[in-house]
Amino acid sequence: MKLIDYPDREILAMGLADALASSLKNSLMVHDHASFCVPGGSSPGETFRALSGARLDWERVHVFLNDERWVPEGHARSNTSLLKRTLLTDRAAAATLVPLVNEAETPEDGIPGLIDGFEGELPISLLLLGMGTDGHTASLFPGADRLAEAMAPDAPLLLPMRAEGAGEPRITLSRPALEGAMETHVLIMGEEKRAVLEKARGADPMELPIAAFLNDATVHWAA
Ligand SMILES: O=C1O[C@H](COP(=O)(O)O)[C@@H](O)[C@H](O)[C@H]1O
Repeated sequence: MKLIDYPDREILAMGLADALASSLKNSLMVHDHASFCVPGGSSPGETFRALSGARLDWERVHVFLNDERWVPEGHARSNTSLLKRTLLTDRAAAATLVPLVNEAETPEDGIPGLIDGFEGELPISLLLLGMGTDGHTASLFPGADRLAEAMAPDAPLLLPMRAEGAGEPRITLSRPALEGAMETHVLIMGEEKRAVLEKARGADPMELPIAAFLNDATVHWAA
């Protein structure tokens, strides 16, 4: 794991956006398109805004979320809405969004209608993960109902997930789908998450799921 400490959150957002833009450009030099898998939640907004103005061939970038809360688009907790507001604007409006939610009642009912959209998207070219203070990443929550299934080497690409700390039902990419990414970055902010990160190094991913992704990752942190 490589850890980059930034003096503040604004500089982190700019530095991480630069790193992501360079990685996408490199990927587009050798591939027809780049699959860019991103987190939702409260942390990535500023980075997304900084990245949305990057000069790169966004028409060849396919963007999808690590996970989604099963709420309608426009809901205050919708990761898709966050993405549309903050990343898929400016130059990045030309990117293609691969949906991770639809109008089905539950994630179980919705997955069959979403899975085809992911054809040709693996391996992920560039993965950005977030992390909660409980060590969850994507919607791989400690204690979640289908965590063992999602962490297994033969896990399907997409799974429904329910957990006490998750609020609403979720849909998430599985560990093998995320772990196969060509390049992985993790965005965390605040002292509490820094302490969780230290605890997660070498920890059991069933206890702290972020641990599964740290070995080859670059972690970007600011207080
Ligand atoms: O619920 C979620 O949480 C994590 C972490 O979010 P944050 O608000 O603590 O930054 C996020 O990575 C994930 O995509 C999201 O659905």
